[in-house]
Amino acid sequence: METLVVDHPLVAHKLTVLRDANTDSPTFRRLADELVTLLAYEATRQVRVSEVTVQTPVAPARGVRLAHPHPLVVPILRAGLGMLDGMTRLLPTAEVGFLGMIRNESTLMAETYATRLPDDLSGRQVYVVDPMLATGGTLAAAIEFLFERGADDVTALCLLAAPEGIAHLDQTFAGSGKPIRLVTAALDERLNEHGYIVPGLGDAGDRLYGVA
Ligand SMILES: O=P(O)(O)OC[C@H]1O[C@H](OP(=O)(O)OP(=O)(O)O)[C@H](O)[C@@H]1O
Ligand SMILES: O=c1cc[nH]c(=O)[nH]1
Ligand SMILES: [Mg+2]
Repeated sequence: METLVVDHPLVAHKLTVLRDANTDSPTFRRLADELVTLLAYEATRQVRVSEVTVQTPVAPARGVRLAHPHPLVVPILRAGLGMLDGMTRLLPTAEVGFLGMIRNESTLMAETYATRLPDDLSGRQVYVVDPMLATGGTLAAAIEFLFERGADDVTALCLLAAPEGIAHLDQTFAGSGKPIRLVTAALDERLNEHGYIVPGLGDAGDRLYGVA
């Protein structure tokens, strides 16, 4: 898997405030939104475009527009919803599909409780958004779902990633022959005994939306 850790002082600054346990939910939501916009700028470098010519007030100008079919953005509920607006601000014509997944905190296995995706994803570029890549179980299950529907090009945007999660995705999709990219604001040290990212930022869903 191609992994890009976005190295930029503004990303590092916003992430530091996001990590701080004293940061309240409204500030956390705003920072997650701002961060995803910065990550999306990098994550969409390979978005497909087609050439067009427009008429300026002066002369014809050659340029590009997003190619059809337009990209699909898939937030993984619940925490991924905190990254959706930032993505669609950059990709306003993207379609949006939804995956509802929750990690069982005893087994650390991902369970799927909702799916709302187009039936046929062949030829689509898909951007999956979820703030946390911990064991990788959730993202691996999400990508398998997208591949089953025909997706052949998947980019995941995560605010934080753990080495264990990246290794899990590498193992799971080693022979798939399909491109998978990960764009993240930081690669943290490790997981703790509860499967939480260290130093991490705690439970992203709870910090965005409260304890459910
Ligand atoms: O890599 P993993 O070990 O699978 O863990 C990561 C998952 O855990 C969090 O979601 P959570 O299950 O807490 O659901 P929530 O978004 O509803 O809070 C996070 O947003 C990821 O989806
Ligand atoms: O550190 C972690 C791990 C999984 N899910 C979270 O929200 N945080
Ligand atoms: Mg959670």
